[in-house]
Amino acid sequence: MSNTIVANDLLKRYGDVNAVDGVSLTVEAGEFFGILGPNGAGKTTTLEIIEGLRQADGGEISVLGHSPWPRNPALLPRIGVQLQASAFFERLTAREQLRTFGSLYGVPGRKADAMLETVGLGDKADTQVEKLSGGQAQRLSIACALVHEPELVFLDEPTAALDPQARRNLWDVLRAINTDGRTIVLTTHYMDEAEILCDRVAIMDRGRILRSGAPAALVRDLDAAARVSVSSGTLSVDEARALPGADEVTDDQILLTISTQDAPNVVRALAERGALDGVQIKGSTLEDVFLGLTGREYRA
Ligand SMILES: Nc1ncnc2c1ncn2[C@@H]1O[C@H](COP(=O)(O)OP(=O)(O)OP(=O)(O)O)[C@@H](O)[C@H]1O
Repeated sequence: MSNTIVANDLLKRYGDVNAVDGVSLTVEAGEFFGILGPNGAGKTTTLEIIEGLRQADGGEISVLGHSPWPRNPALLPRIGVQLQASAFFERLTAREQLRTFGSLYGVPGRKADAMLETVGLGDKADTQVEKLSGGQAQRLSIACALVHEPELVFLDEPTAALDPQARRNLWDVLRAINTDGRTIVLTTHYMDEAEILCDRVAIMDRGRILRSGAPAALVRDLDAAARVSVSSGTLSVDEARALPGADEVTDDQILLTISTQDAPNVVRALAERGALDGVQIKGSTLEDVFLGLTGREYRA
């Protein structure tokens, strides 16, 4: 596989803030790559540097074999950019909006209309952009980033502020675009989104990439505890602590939760005591990886 993006030691400072503080990453052709981190981590600034919208204070960056800065017209037809705040032409319908965007790249109208179908907005073609819901507007802005069929797509928090159903619908659209052979780079502060969509993620915090890799590999490397919960009152905290394989035990009056490196053993012991009421087993997630890396709970 060839590298679509290679970034080396990127730096960006705003006054006292090291917004991007030595970021290095590579993205391969066809990958779905996520930059994941809490608000203010530096995700947008990193993305803007890669897109060629912002000049880095230091470091090297190559996108599709070119330098994106100073603004590189050769790159523009090959990349699609969806920004956090999308601006539409006023009072155009969804179809007119997308056709207008497409025409900037010489895309025929019928191709633009087909893209409207791809993002699930076929039935909103004649609706003015001001009258679209948040999720529909988000999908239209993604369609605008895709209409010229770029090989590399950047999406900055594409599902922020969407309800759970709209997020899932958009995930389906993004997966289809990636399966189509396009490279996608997405920023998100949703751990579950990164875990579900991305081939690889870079976990970012305070301007730095703490770890990158496939979500499952990051979780596996953490070697973190699983959590086995039963309904509170099923057994006492002391009884739970005495179970083979139990590490820490907490009881919040709703659930009694046992952390363990050996969930099967704990569940077996609970079963032998007939104490499986309301049992739930949770493995570790990227949230645990973040906690392990920073010592802080993840707060999006
Ligand atoms: N134009 C700017 N001028 C000054 N400071 C900025 C500017 N843009 C970003 N920052 C600061 O740089 C840091 C990183 O911001 P950035 O927007 O890249 O983070 P982010 O991870 O994308 O956050 P969010 O998820 O909230 O969008 C923050 O502390 C932010 O306040």
